[in-house]
Amino acid sequence: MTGQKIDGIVVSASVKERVKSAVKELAENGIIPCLATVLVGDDPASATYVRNKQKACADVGITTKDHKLPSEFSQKEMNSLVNLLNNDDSVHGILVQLPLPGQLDEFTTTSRISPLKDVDGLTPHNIGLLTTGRGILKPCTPSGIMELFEYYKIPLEGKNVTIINRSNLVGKPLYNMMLEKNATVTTCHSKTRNLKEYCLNSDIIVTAIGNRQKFILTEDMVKEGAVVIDVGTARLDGKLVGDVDYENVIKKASYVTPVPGGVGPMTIAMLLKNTVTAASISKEFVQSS
Ligand SMILES: Nc1nc(=O)c2c([nH]1)NC[C@@H]1CN(c3ccc(C(=O)N[C@@H](CCC(=O)O)C(=O)O)cc3)C=[N+]21
Repeated sequence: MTGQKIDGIVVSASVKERVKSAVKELAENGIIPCLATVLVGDDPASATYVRNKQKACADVGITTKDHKLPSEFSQKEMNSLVNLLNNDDSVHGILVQLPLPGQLDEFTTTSRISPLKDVDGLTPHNIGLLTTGRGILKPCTPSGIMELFEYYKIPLEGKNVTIINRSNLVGKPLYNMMLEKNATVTTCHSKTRNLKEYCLNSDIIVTAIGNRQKFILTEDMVKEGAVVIDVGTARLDGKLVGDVDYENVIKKASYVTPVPGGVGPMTIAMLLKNTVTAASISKEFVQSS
């Protein structure tokens, strides 16, 4: 029996529909949700991601303010820009595209963002809320993964989950979200011994490496009937590929996300959702409603 594709395009479309109606409701209260995007430098991949995010905003009626900065933008200048956006009542969400060039520290930068405008869920405040099960603005990629589990009605309670990633943007927040759903979660990384054993013991595997030279999740690492979520993105001969040997793994798994068309579109959909949430908890909204 072959497994089922988890379709991130279908699920992200349904999230976007919900966001669209929420935007309409906000408009009735005089609020047009606005996302400020901050892009430093001229990496073409980052520029494309930001453009895709802006386009998705336009699709659902969220406005964007585009901030493109030169690659030598200083930390001091960045701090002033974040302050400015924090104090601008017409801006509801702030997205600083990562990675940042070397002279800019990611934590210094993201931790300055007002927790109420932190649509990536990266500030200490929002990380703290998430780890105590009270998260409101949560990182987009893990939220998107949780949305896929909900849509396909895949239960998490009591399941063994292996997450191959320990980043602040993906692995750590996903660990907390899945723990909240009563899964037994293991985080694996480059120093983990016997990764294959963890994978074979798992009902659910989430992989986010993005380097095919270093790692490919092959079917011999997957238990019969397991659910496999592929967050990896890499270019192979100009083509976008994930971490998973999809064609072979799907023969053994119950569900697999493809790349492209899996987690990627969900990440963008959840950014839209977070921006609407941020607009709903903004000072102007609280005052006008
Ligand atoms: N502050 C910040 N927040 C982020 O959420 C963030 C970031 N920085 N830096 C980079 C990563 C990467 N990321 C993706 C978003 C969408 C797709 C996506 O839509 N992918 C499409 C394909 C796109 C293509 O063809 O290139 C898909 O998988 O179907 C991928 C990757 C968000 N990130």
